Amino acid sequence: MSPKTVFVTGGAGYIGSHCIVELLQAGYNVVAVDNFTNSVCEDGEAPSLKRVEMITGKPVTFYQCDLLNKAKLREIFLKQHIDFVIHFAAIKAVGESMQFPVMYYENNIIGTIYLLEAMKEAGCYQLVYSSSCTVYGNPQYLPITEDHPTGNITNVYGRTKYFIEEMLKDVSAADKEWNIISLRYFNPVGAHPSGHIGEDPTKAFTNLMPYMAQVAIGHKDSLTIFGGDYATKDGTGIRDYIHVVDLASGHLAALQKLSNSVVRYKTYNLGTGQGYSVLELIDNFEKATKTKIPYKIVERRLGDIEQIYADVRLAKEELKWETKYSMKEMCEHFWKWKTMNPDGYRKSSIQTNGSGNEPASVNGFHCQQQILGS
Ligand SMILES: O=c1ccn([C@@H]2O[C@H](COP(=O)(O)OP(=O)(O)O[C@H]3O[C@H](CO)[C@H](O)[C@H](O)[C@H]3O)[C@@H](O)[C@H]2O)c(=O)[nH]1
Repeated sequence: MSPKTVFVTGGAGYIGSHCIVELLQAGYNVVAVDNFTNSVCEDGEAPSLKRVEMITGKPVTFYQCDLLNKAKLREIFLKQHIDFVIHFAAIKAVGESMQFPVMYYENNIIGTIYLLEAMKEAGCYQLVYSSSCTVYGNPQYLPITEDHPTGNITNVYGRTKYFIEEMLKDVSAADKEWNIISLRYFNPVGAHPSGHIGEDPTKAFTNLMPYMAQVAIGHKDSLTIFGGDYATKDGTGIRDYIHVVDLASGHLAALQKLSNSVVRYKTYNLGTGQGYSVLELIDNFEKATKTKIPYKIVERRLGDIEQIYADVRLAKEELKWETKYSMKEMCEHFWKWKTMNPDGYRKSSIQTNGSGNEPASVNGFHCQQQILGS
């Protein structure tokens, strides 16, 4: 059987690039698009994807394309034979979404609509959507199951995820050709164990682990903990942190499920099922990386929930998927990426780690950046 082709939106980003490694290693062909809104672009190419090619020894077909560019998207679908789509592309900063709601609704929702149209036109109906536990709002019970009520959300970014889930449900109800899985991510952290790819947003670092690593490496003086008075074991917020490679493997499990069965529309939590407080994360990070993270506790951050962690039984049972990386590995791998690449993907930042497994040939690899119409 010839290998299946997966179209990955937001492929140059943090989760997208890790997912592409897993896809290539599992034998899929990958066609990726990204508009570089929140990922590094060098000379029109994606350094993250060059590293993906280096890790896997396999090529990625890449287009710089915004999902709002309906004509280009359509052209790609007509040119490539796509079997599955994994849709990561979205803007995701909670604070920014409150300031620029129209930009968030346009980018996330209209972009998804154009994607669905291009898919339908090309006769591709198999979709894995990158959703978030944010759709649950403030949990009514824990651990949270997929049938927990959704929609009671306090920020615009979260509402875009929720509205898209609702839209996908409607689309699949209206036309039985569609086979769609929404994966609700908890808090992705860590990096590829090789240290060659990791998180390198072009927008400000606001998530906990990247910020902590900035402090550990000396780019920031101290960490600010938002709230020490929550009704949790130590007063700080609790989240379900999941290794990004485990998250990526969840997408392969979802593709498998789509290939083997008529799903129509289904949602799954992707987390570990275990909650860690901010102080526990700091403690684990310090131990795993032998660093010190000075911190100060301030007021709660507007819009933050107290605690959330997943019930992951459904994904285990139906997707046959389990996490395999520990909290220690999440911290170690993130730190390896950070110390090997203190300035992320920028060329000047490439460091060696003395392991003999350095990304020395990174700049020798070229994603097949596709120019349409040529
Ligand atoms: O500098 C920081 C950053 C975070 N935190 C705390 O660390 C925890 C995790 O915060 P993150 O910003 O890393 O992640 P969130 O849980 O706020 O947000 C994540 O989960 C959300 C769903 O709950 C959305 O999906 C969002 O996009 C995703 O980043 C929270 O208790 C937060 O208050 C700090 O104390 N200091």
